[in-house]
Amino acid sequence: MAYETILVETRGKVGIITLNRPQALNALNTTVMAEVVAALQGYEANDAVGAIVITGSEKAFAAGADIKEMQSKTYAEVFAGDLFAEWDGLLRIRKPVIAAVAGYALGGGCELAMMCDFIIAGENAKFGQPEITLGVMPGMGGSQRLTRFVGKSKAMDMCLTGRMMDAAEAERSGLVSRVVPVADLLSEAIGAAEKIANLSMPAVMMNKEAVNRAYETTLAEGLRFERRLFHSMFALDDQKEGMSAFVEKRKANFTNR
Ligand SMILES: CC(C)(O)CC(=O)SCCNC(=O)CCNC(=O)[C@H](O)C(C)(C)COP(=O)(O)OP(=O)(O)OC[C@H]1O[C@@H](n2cnc3c(N)ncnc32)[C@H](O)[C@@H]1OP(=O)(O)O
Repeated sequence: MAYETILVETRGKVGIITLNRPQALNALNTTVMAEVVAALQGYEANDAVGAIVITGSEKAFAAGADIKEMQSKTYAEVFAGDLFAEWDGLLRIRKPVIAAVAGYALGGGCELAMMCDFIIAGENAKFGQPEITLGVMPGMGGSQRLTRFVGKSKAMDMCLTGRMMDAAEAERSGLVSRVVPVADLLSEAIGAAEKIANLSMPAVMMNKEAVNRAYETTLAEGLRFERRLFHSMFALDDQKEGMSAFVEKRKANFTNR
């Protein structure tokens, strides 16, 4: 499939989606949204791919939703068209998705990164929800996800002042899982994705589902869900293989069954 605003390549078992609108700092317009979701769905359906990386350029992961595209829209249009609902397609991807963020991840860019399963940041990354400076507020999940990641105080600070958080603060605050030199960002993210892609895919998906459930339910329900998923893993060949490989001091050969 030919894409206009993203580059898509597969390295081994890793799918890589690169946002590619350099002239607009990868601002997320309708085409980007449709293409990223379509590329993710393609990887989801491709048994040869076990994990996906979404990245941008050294200057910008994405500087937000496309302000020029949104500027003249009416309330009736954004409401009837359910503006940004298409991004929910990302949340239905069951394979792990890693955001590799260098440069600006602002507004929708920060929100897109937070929709991924985890974020690896380059040392120059800058995260922010500056929508308040445009007279609006986050609309792709920022007020909810950022608050869960960094807590109320920092989320309020960022949403109300529009200030940016650098990579070191983002790591301290729990927004990103690791910070690496910009030159190593993509290889670090691909390395993490490769590691995951070589594990048992059903076990990977169940781990992802269980961690995500922690954001949607009570502790008691989440613990019950985890226990039941854990029990169900004993129906997998991969559980037998993983544990046998440990006992026999050899590398596991998972078959995703
Ligand atoms: C999804 C929601 C609902 O949550 C809403 C949003 O995401 S709203 C958008 C939030 N993001 C922002 O407000 C950031 C806007 N951009 C900037 O503040 C600056 O561009 C910058 C600080 C990221 C970088 O500044 P600088 O290096 O000086 O580059 P610029 O000359 O400003 O930008 C280069 C080029 O890109 C265009 N651009 C940048 N961001 C966007 C955007 N979000 N939408 C559309 N276009 C964007 C900018 O206009 C420049 O293009 P030209 O005008 O020169 O053609």
